[in-house]
Amino acid sequence: MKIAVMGGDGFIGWPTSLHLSDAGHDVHILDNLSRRWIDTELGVQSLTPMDSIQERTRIWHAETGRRIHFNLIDLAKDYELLKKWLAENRPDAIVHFAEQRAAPYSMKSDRHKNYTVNNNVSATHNLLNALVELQLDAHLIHLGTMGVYGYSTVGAAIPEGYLTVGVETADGDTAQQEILYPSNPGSIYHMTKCLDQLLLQFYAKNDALRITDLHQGIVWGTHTEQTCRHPQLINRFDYDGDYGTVLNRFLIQAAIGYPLTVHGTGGQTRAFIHIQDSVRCIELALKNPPARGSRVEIFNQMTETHRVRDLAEMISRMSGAKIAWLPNPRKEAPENDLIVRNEKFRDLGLDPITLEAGLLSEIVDVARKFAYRVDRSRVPAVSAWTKDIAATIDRDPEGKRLKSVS
Ligand SMILES: O=c1ccn([C@@H]2O[C@H](COP(=O)(O)OP(=O)(O)O[C@H]3O[C@H](CS(=O)(=O)O)[C@@H](O)[C@H](O)[C@H]3O)[C@@H](O)[C@H]2O)c(=O)[nH]1
Repeated sequence: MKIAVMGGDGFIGWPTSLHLSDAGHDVHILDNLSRRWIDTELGVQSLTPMDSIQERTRIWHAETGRRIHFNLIDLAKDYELLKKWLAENRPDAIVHFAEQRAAPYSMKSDRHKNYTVNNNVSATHNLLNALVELQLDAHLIHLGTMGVYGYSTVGAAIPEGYLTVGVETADGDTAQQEILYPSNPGSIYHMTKCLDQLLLQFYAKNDALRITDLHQGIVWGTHTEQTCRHPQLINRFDYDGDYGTVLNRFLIQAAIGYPLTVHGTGGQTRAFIHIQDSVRCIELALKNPPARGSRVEIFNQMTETHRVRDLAEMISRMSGAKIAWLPNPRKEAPENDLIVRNEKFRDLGLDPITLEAGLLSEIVDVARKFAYRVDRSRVPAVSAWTKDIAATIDRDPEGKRLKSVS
């Protein structure tokens, strides 16, 4: 297949591009390189030394003889350029990662909220709009998030996207109706993914676009089979307070002797998946497109659930790291349970990498190896969900006063 990977320079986009190229597909990356600009804005860098996209694709070609093509295109801002590229290349499938994906970054200030909404919603809509205009029947795979469901306390398992509800009819009977699971986002970023869901639903219904939406959990790990093939193919690894996700942050904190930054009581239960499984799921979704005219196909792309404090305690036991119980910069339920249905990928053959089996090698291979590149001052999460919460975040986990909080 000819596959366009929108956002193919990012944390999941890059290993996905390599995985698909390795599987024999003709891969084309479209990316505006915004993650690299945001690193510059925040004054941080990936834990792993990361080359330019052009250099990465050159090395991939040298190693494998396969080409990955790179196109500098901003999906949100360059609609005409995007349309022209799609018209000329007519891909069979499109994987859409081209969105601002960090919840703390999306909550930093009014400017960051605007940026995240404008970027994410426009990117998704521009893509859908162009597919219809060009009568392009490409299978669109969108990277969504488990966070669209929210963390309700009713204790029922979260289905894969849709919920069948009983509604009372005018004559007093009960009729069954299938609805998108009610959205309940916990950040501006997660809210944009809820808005995306509606865009996808409309275009599948109105224009019979073939769309798969992957509701992905928190990704951990960094290597995949292909990123290990050469030092310059290495994936990025974010540890900072905005882009670092919880488990990867704990791993690097343990490696540098920094207290593990648990927010609140650490009672938040979340869904997780290893990066290697994430790229495998994308390939499985590509092989199983929905039929034209059917509803958006939704998968829960996660393999295990864990409570944040359990993760911290496990890593503390393994590494001797201390745990810092911090005021939570986010507005979220302090404790929640989480049961998630994920049979669809399991039925398609996914055999997941478990935390228990994969964790130790991650600490040794990545966190310790590159610990010298960490700037400790970028570790604290200082982006607060409300102005009231911001006032409570005045010290870093080592007890030093923070300069400013926004
Ligand atoms: O140092 C930290 C960092 C986070 N947390 C807590 O860990 C949980 C998860 O935070 P996270 O930053 O790992 O994940 P999140 O903000 O939800 O976002 C990440 O995970 C999402 C999947 S999910 O969480 O919605 O399932 C993806 O969509 C996003 O792109 C990705 O950045 C939260 O309760 C947070 O308060 C800590 O206790 N300490």
